[in-house]
Amino acid sequence: MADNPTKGLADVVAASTALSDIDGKAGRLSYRGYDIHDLAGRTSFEEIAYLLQRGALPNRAQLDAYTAELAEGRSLGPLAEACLGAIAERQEPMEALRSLVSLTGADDPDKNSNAPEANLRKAARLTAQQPILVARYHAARTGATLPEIDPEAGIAEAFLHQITGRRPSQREIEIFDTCLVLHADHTMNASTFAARVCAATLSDMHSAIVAALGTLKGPLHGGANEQVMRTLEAMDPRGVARAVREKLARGEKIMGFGHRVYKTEDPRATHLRRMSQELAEASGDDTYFRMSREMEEVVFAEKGLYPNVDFYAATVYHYLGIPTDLFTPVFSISRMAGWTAHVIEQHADNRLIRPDSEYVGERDKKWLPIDER
Ligand SMILES: CC(=O)SCCNC(=O)CCNC(=O)[C@H](O)C(C)(C)COP(=O)(O)OP(=O)(O)OC[C@H]1O[C@@H](n2cnc3c(N)ncnc32)[C@H](O)[C@@H]1OP(=O)(O)O
Ligand SMILES: O=C([O-])CC(=O)C(=O)O
Repeated sequence: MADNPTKGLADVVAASTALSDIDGKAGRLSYRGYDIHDLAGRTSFEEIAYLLQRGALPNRAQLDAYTAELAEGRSLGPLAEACLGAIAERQEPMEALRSLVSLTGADDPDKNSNAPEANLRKAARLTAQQPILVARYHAARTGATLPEIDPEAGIAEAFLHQITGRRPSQREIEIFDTCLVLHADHTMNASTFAARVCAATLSDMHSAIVAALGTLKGPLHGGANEQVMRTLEAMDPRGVARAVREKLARGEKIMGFGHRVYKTEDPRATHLRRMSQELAEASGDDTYFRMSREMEEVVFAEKGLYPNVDFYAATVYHYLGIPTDLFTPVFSISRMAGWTAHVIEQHADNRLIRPDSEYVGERDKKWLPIDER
């Protein structure tokens, strides 16, 4: 039977959005009309979260007020606090985040409201809490004591400090902040779509984010960044080309390559490649960067595929000292800005999302009583 031409909803317009736009042929991405190349390295993640959730880039006073709101919104609430230790013992990072975000919802002061003002406050709290959840989870499973957050530190600096236990350099903070900016929103990607489907039933923001987290986890989506690092770690640095060709010959996918929308280089990968190279050179051991370059050349020569956002993000996070199994959680810290903005947008102009399906099963079967089957 021929595949349904819309299998995987390829090219189907499932929502209208003013948040981000992609030109897949030209390799362009913009957030609310700003080209990603103009934003990356120039705007902080907090400014981008504000832009997505509140509609415009903030001026200084607006950013100060938003930053204060984020600082106030960091506390997790008694239920998440009570369960954190047990969750860290029993659940993998993305599963733990799914549980913990659900639990923070129980103590959210706006939990019973989808009103626009309540959604804005919840969006800020979820954005502030996500890096704390990742850091607290990591500390709980390793037994580490988290350093106090410097009140002047932004999300990028505070997170790197808490995860690595050392004060990051100014350049490391800038690079990680740029990573957060680059991952913040991406039109109707699978996790954002999941969030919007949930929100469109008029369910609440925390439920939509739990749906998004479960969807980001998979290796065909956000989970690919962890798999890229695992692939690099498992390869002999002198046998990269052969290993890639063997994988392809076995019909395996190479994680971090290919994209549903980009038919050319993902503009985010351009920045991430550059930052990976810079960190690799500064580290004194650029093996993983050189291996990545070789993988890129072989995959392009064999399949004509370009790296996606997850490919060079992996080595950037590695060189920044982030544990490999926290790469996808780091993606969620950034994408929280986009997911919450999409929930706000969905609730503001809602219609239930309910596509059709093509029935391919049997018809007109005769029912038999159980003992005759
Ligand atoms: C943040 C993000 O979500 S970015 C994406 C992260 N995911 C990955 O990196 C996982 C690897 N990549 C992939 O699996 C895919 O490229 C996806 C999921 C990103 C896009 O999927 P789709 O648009 O459905 O493309 P699909 O999987 O149908 O691939 C089309 C063809 O290219 C091949 N292909 C696509 N990606 C890859 C890859 N990474 N390695 C090898 N072959 C690939 C497929 O095997 C298929 O070949 P065929 O037509 O001979 O069967
Ligand atoms: O858009 C997609 O399908 C996947 C992606 O790159 C993202 O979510 O950032």
